[in-house]
Amino acid sequence: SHAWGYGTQDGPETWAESFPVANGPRQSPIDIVPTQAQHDPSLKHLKLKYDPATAKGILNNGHSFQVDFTDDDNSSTLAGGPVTGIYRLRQFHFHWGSSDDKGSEHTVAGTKFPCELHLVHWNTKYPNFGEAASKPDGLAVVGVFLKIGSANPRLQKVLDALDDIRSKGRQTTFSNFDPKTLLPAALDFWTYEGSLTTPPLLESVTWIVLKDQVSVSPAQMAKFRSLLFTSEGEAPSCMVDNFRPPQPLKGRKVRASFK
Ligand SMILES: NS(=O)(=O)c1ccc(C(=O)NCc2cc(F)ccc2F)cc1
Ligand SMILES: [Zn+2]
Repeated sequence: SHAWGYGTQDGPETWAESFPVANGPRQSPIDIVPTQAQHDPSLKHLKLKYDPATAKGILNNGHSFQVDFTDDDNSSTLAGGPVTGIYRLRQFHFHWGSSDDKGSEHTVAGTKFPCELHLVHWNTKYPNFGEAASKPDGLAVVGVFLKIGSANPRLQKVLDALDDIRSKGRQTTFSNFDPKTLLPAALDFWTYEGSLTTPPLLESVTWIVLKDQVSVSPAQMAKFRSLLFTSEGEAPSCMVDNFRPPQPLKGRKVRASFK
């Protein structure tokens, strides 16, 4: 079975055994080097339209936790930026560290952030997420860095729900939430062609990584770290360090939407 994780026996260094695309030409995450990113004036501004009513539930999937959205119509979408057409929001989730000096997947000139938010969208030219996930232009993920600072009130509703989904497989309803509230004021971004950062590591993601960060407090980070990778009844293992390290650029260009 494709049991993968973030430990020594099943972590990122082992994934290529079951998922050879792990050594492919457009793997994610990457280290973003701002001085080497090319400003592309043809990039449009990001158009994010999220309807809070599409928020459905929150789930501990054993690798992270995700907030799922109903994606059977164009109520919550991404357009503009580097993409053509309309992409539907499916879920958002996070990656974080066991301490504040690591946790993000993308890095900026080698700098790691304690946490990174991913908002996952799929191209509506395909019939559903699963189909889109196997196409080179199938997915668009917006990445947002969180940095240690004052408590972020916009995170609180999400963090308060974590008590109900402590173990792998636990889920609960999560309604009336606008993920736009989690984003920084400015939507300046870097963009490049990449992949899912977890198995199956499919090379179908247009990455849109925001330049500006949002804050998270140490106490709020402790809430993330209170989750478990393990199911109820198993020996508990704290859900921390659920990030893949940066992968080789292999000649890819990173473009910037800003000067
Ligand atoms: N960290 S990330 O933003 O890059 C990321 C986003 C989504 C997924 C995902 O949906 N996995 C399950 C999954 C993948 C498929 F390719 C098809 C179905 C499916 F459920 C994995 C990683
Ligand atoms: Zn992710």
